Amino acid sequence: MDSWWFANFTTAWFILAPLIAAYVPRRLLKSYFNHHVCRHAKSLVALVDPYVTVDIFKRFVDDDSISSSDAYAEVRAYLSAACSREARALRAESAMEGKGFALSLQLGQEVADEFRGAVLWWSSAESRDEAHQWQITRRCYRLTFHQRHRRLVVDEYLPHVRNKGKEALDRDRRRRIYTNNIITDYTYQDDRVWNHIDFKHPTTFDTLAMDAAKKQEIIDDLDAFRNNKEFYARTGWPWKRGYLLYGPPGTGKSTMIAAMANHLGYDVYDIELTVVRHIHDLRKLLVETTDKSIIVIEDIDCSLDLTGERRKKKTSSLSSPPFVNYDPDDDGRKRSKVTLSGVLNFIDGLWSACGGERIVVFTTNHVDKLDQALVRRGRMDFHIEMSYCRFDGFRTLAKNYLGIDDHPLFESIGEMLAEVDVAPVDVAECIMTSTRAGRGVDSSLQFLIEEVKKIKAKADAEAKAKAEEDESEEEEEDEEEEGEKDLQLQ
Ligand SMILES: Nc1ncnc2c1ncn2[C@@H]1O[C@H](COP(=O)(O)OP(=O)(O)OP(=O)(O)O)[C@@H](O)[C@H]1O
Ligand SMILES: [Mg+2]
Repeated sequence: MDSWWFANFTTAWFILAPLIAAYVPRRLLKSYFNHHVCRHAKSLVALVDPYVTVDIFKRFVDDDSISSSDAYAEVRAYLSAACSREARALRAESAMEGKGFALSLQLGQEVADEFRGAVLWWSSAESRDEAHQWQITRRCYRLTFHQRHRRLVVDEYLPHVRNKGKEALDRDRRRRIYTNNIITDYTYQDDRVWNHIDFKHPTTFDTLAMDAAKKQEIIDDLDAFRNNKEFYARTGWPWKRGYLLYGPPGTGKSTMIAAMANHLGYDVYDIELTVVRHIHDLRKLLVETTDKSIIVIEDIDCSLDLTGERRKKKTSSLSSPPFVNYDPDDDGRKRSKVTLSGVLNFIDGLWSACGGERIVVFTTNHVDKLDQALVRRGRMDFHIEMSYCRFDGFRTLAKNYLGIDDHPLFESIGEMLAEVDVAPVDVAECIMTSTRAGRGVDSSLQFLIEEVKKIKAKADAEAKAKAEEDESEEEEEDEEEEGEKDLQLQ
């Protein structure tokens, strides 16, 4: 009986198998195979090797760059402490001033970490990056863990690593000032769009000469911005704030930016608009900025109108020395196509919401020339007038340069400065000139009084000349009008 069944079954199978092969679509067979057979094979492999790996690749371009999404840098910062305890071959890079070295793993080295009772291993490796367009081999940090910790790692451990890494980066980072590179048609996807040097500007709000109440208002505003992360998250506003600094030359606009950066501990991105040729280049620049940064466009009125005089003059006291100034017309290349609407998008469009904690600062000497659309509240939230040196400002400068808080001559200098428009840079120059010449405090202040008198005399003479000119113009106009009337009467 058994053999009868066996014979029938084998015969049926021989008849059915070619029919199945012929009529059941290959795709269906393949998916059946993948689904059932491979799954069981994978379970078998998992029994033999139950460990899972995750590779976190290094950014392609710039070893040091810390972009807002640089997971590699965050992992490196996170592992720095563990490295110093365990690994045997380390790499040391200079950390923040006075903080020794930041340690990282040499290639092939491994350290263990523990999280909620689970042990995980980090190693420095090289691997093929399948996601990259050329699938190149890149350095990465490889995390290895038992598959039973998969959920713990994905849901809790990796976010924990990134948060701790971010905190460590913020704590240890050297602050930088960036200026934009020229982006040309030959700039490749991974070329750096920013150049940087360490930011070591000595100015603080204590050394900034301006009206004391106004200064305090600005400090409070900055603090409120920094401490109100929840407010911005709750209301859905991008966590950014715009400041417009305006005033005559030498009144401390660039100096104010340095004081802001030092107060908040932010990086500075100084955008030279005259070398930005297209609006998409501006977007690229913004995408490459980090959180906790001040994005600066100086002399905005002249930057948009590329024929402005100050384009030639532009040597920002914050960033000029290390970078070559590029004049788009020098070599006959195309002019910038950056428009007002482009800059407006840049400030408050989609792109400005691509990160958090950014301050945008525009400076100008001619606030009246600016388009109202550019400076309306919401774009430029806080308008700050940097004006001529009055008594408060003078006292700060006297403290900075002469180390004095009070002096019998202060009163008369205060009265003079209330009447004469002298830029802080001129007051600072006067005091520095006399201290360099070895004069004492008394004679330095006396020298300043003489200089202010000269400035006043010059200003008076100019005002008088202008009044006379206006008067004679009026007289000419009157005479012309009378002449025309006479002609009409004849
Ligand atoms: N308010 C100020 N407090 C302290 N120092 C100042 C102040 N204003 C000017 N100075 C001094 O004068 C120098 C030039 O000032 P700064 O470059 O900040 O002026 P600015 O307003 O940016 O001028 P510009 O409109 O020409 O760019 C500074 O390096 C600083 O030493
Ligand atoms: Mg300036």
